[in-house]
Amino acid sequence: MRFAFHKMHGLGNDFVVIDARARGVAITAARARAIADRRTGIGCDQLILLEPVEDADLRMRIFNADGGEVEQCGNALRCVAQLTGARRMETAGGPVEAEPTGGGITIDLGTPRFGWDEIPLAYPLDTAALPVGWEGLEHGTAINVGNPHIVFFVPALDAVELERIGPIVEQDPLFPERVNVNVAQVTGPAAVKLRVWERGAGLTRACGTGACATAVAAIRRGLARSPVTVSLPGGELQVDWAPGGTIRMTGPATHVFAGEADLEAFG
Ligand SMILES: N[C@@H](CCC[C@H](N)C(=O)O)C(=O)O
Repeated sequence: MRFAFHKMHGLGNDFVVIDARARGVAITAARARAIADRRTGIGCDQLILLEPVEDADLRMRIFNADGGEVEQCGNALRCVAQLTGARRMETAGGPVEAEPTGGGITIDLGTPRFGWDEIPLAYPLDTAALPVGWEGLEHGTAINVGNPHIVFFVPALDAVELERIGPIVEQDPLFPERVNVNVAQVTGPAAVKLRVWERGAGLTRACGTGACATAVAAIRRGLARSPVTVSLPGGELQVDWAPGGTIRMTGPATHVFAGEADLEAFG
């Protein structure tokens, strides 16, 4: 069976988007991994599968490059909203609203959930901040914005060996479902620099949900005021949030090319 796809990216966080609303495309973990492979597949950080749903314009399913299906992806939401014109999307992480704005596409991710109860843990922790650390990454903030994140604020972001420490935190037995690891430096009253080791994808040029979790953590801890400009290796995102409210993230969405491929080529 042949399937059509779109290659898109949000600040270099890249996606293969398959619109399966009219005709189903069977994606397994093994197939997602094969399609995402940058040498033998099409290549992407996440495979995005669009399916029909009753109460929204579409359902967006997200597969990390390692094949794991996860709940939320901020950059892909902007790409899909731009590609399809969808304004209300359903994900495993909850419903999302989207609208085109001056800065690209704005998505509303709903309200963040704070604390270690909101992240799948191997054993319960009842403290506000994580009582353990990993090689200088300490006092992490746990935030769920549809998917699970840990945010560490550090004085010098470039000094952190995220490629080495990221997988250690992501795969710590404390996190049975693993976790996205955000390391951030506050660079101004409303500015944060961020690098993300993504669960199931590794270092990416940008992570939309990571930017949201980090901005919210910074605002909540009084380290920055809203709207926060989050600078990632791939560019900037704006995140707007006030305590008790929903998170609004604005940034670009880029269509690179469209193509077709044989599903059987991927297992
Ligand atoms: N790139 C994404 C997040 C993708 C999912 C994440 N790796 C997870 O496992 O939760 C974004 O832009 O938010």
